[in-house]
Amino acid sequence: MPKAEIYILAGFLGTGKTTLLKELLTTEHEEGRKVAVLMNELGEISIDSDEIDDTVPLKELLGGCICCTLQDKLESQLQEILKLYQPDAIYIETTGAAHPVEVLDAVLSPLFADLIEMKGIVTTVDGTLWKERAAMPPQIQQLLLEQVRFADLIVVNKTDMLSDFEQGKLCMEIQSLNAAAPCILTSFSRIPAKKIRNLSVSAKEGAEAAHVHAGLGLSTFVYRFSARVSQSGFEDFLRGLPDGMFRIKGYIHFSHADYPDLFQYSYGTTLYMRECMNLPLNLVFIGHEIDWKEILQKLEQLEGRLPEQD
Ligand SMILES: Nc1nc2c(ncn2[C@@H]2O[C@H](COP(=O)(O)OP(=O)(O)OP(=O)(O)O)[C@@H](O)[C@H]2O)c(=O)[nH]1
Repeated sequence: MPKAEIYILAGFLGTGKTTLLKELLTTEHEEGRKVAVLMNELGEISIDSDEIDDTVPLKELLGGCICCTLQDKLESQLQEILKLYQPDAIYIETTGAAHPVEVLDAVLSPLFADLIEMKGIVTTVDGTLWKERAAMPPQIQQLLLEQVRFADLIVVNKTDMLSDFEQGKLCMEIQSLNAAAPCILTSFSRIPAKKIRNLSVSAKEGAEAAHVHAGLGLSTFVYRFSARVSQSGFEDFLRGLPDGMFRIKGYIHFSHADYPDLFQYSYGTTLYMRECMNLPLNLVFIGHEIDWKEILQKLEQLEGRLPEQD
């Protein structure tokens, strides 16, 4: 079964995410692809959902942010979308307050990580707001920077309200923060569809692709264990992790245990919780500038598929 492509639409409040989503859905319809939308809103009522065509399967996550309070709900809704509609693509519109790393983390559930292909984070930037950002509280300024820094594609929007000089300056500032992501200057979120289709943050074909992309911002990798492994060997593996590894989560079956453990790793802290049934042994990784080929090799060694290196 082909994997469902996942696109995350990030960007601060009012920057043009819904406008972009509508543009993208129009193109998807013209191309006859099956798509679904997951809309996250901080408030209890979604205004943006009303703007989406009734024919598009849409799930709402209201009253919080998927990167903090609504993680479990997100998981069940994504699973339902995958099961009911088997879409070619799922667009997730985040709240303006969402942090890109946390959103990736929330979306990549080890339960269905092998059914989806994470295509990337598209961040919309409001050119007029960006110009004035120094007047905003420091936490908001930081969030705006991180949304740009970890994007795979940056849509600098509302250029109709900026002079040519301001557009040039803005573009240079954005590129100095994230030189790897293409930056498109536009108004009303109009972007060529192929720009978004070409995205890829997932490691494909045994981590080769991600290896090539190392250095292009955040990337993700899913490893599926086919055997039990030694816990001490796994802990050795953790001790050798590179600095840019932000997050690992998933199920791992240790040689001494009856059932797998749910394993969580977050910025160096680890947690194990024994499960009481068998679960897919997927381990999901999220990192920055990681050589996934090396990680793959180490995990294969751990499983005893390859001889240990001295
Ligand atoms: N002038 C101008 N207005 C724009 C442009 N793009 C979007 N808008 C308007 O800006 C407002 C916010 O756009 P949305 O697409 O709803 O932004 P959003 O990021 O989804 O907003 P939230 O869901 O509140 O975070 C709407 O009134 C849009 O019509 C643009 O390029 N130029």
